[in-house]
Amino acid sequence: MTLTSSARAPAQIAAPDTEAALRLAATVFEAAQGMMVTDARGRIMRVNQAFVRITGYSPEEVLGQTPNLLSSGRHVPGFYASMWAAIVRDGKWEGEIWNRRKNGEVYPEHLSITAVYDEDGKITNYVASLTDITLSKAANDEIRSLAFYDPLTQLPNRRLLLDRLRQVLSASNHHDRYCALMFIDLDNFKTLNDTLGHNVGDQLLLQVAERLQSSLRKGDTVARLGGDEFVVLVEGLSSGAEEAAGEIETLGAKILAALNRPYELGNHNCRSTPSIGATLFHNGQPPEPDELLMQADIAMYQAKQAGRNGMRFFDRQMQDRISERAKLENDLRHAMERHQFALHYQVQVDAHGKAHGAEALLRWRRADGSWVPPASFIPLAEETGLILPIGHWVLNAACAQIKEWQSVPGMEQLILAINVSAQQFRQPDFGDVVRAAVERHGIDPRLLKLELTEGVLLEKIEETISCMHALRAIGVRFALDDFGTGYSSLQYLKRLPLNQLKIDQSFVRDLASDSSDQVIVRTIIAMARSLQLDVIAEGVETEAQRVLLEELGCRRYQGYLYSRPVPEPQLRALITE
Ligand SMILES: Nc1nc2c(ncn2[C@@H]2O[C@H](COP(=O)(O)O[C@H]3[C@@H](O)[C@H](n4cnc5c(=O)[nH]c(N)nc54)O[C@@H]3COP(=O)(O)O)[C@@H](O)[C@H]2O)c(=O)[nH]1
Repeated sequence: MTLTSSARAPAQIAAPDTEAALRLAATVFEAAQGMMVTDARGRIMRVNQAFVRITGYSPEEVLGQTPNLLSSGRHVPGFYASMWAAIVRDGKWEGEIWNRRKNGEVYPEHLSITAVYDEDGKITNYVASLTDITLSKAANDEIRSLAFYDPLTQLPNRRLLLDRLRQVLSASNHHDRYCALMFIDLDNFKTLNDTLGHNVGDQLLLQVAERLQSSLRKGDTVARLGGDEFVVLVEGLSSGAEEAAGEIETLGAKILAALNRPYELGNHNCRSTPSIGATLFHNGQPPEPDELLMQADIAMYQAKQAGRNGMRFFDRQMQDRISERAKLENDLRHAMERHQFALHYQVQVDAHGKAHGAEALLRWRRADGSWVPPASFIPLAEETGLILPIGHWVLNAACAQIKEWQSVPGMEQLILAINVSAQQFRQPDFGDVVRAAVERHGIDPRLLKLELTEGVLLEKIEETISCMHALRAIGVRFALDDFGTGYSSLQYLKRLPLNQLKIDQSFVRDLASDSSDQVIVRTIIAMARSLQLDVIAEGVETEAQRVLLEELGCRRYQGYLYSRPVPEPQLRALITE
């Protein structure tokens, strides 16, 4: 702003020495900004048209007055004192200020005040230039609102929440007090949204936001991360972990009760429940905001797993388990292409101790050489769907092995059993996949036995039976694994084209000492007989168990008594030597 830029030199407006300079000053004075010149005592001497436009006052109304008549009353008491202190000290001040127009409207303006000095360095005037920033401020506010607030609920969004969390974490006061982050997710929100429409969904979110706000104290923050996810930041809890946890339990119960109340959403009366995860932390302490959010999220997930409509606290062991699982899953995804899977074989023998078959058991050797037990990765493979490609690999590797044994004397008739997970079996093309594998490897299907668990029978029983029949028709055998631990109904068992029942090892383990296990095993064997099925006992570790099993009528055995699962060369040596 040219008129006010050179504060210490006597300004041209105060002492123009030529007519041209006067014209120039007058032109510049009628600039787009409002201009106001006062004397050294602050009395207004001159204003321009822009000033009149902005403030609504005519020159006659303000000349001789002080700029106080523009005061909005919005600023704290020390504001004007420090502004004048800066002018006296530096000869100028610049900043944003709230002023009041003649019509009473308070508006924001950018103000620049410069002192004008005479040759002796005495202040003769003050020149102020003012710009109405109502519009740019509104635009700024709009941008700020979009950047930091959720447009639907007007609650702070993730960015603002993380910002506040960062402030809390770096705060040096109240070190001893706990804070908490609560992650709140609405159960079944998606269903409500999909069935009643997004408008109804939005109304629910608005009411949830209101109920959350009214459940909290004034200083607490409630934010919406998006969708049906809300986060509450609570500060100033007790300094003891247990007391703080108790306070959050109470708050959690209050939130649960508030959000469980019925909702009136237009014409609909609805119910909605939340799952809440909470994590406690001290301010002035790591971890990072993102990590805290993740902890609360993990705890919320646990609340969902535990049946929803409840609250769970985060604990570190849980996080370690989750991180370990994530690593395992990642490694498992690459295990096949890295050729880390292998089949080990456990022999199955008849009453004379002669090998009549083997079970192929999957083994995973990680890059560091460690073996991962199937009990650790098969459930994960099932959860992630990886069991499908893995199961496919097992089927093909087993068929290839059967083919290879056709040229090994003593092993040609060996029946090889593989485990088939329920998910794998339920694939609509499972029958075709097995048939294709058998054909590709050119093996006798009667040498392949598929071990199914009772879980396969829980769903789509008609499809299961027809798929089994189709495979039985070409000679493939079936065994029902872990028999006795599931819920097989005798009615279904009668309809399944099974070859064999496999007595679960849990009944074999204590057979000698547990009379109820003896009753169970006797019953399974009787049932198998009545269904004309073969029976094999797994987990046979001692001769005493074998003898008892024989007395109870079982003629086929598998277990450490004969061999542990071993790589193929060892099985070959066991059978052929
Ligand atoms: N879907 C698939 N599941 C598979 C596959 N390979 C294995 N599995 C399943 O993983 C579970 C654990 O298997 P594993 O650690 O290999 O344990 C087997 C035997 O080693 C063990 N066993 C055998 N004899 C004894 C014994 O005398 N004592 C004793 N304590 N354990 C013994 O039992 C497991 C055999 O289980 P089963 O299949 O029920 O016959 C297990 O559930 C496997 O099914 C795969 O390729 N696909």
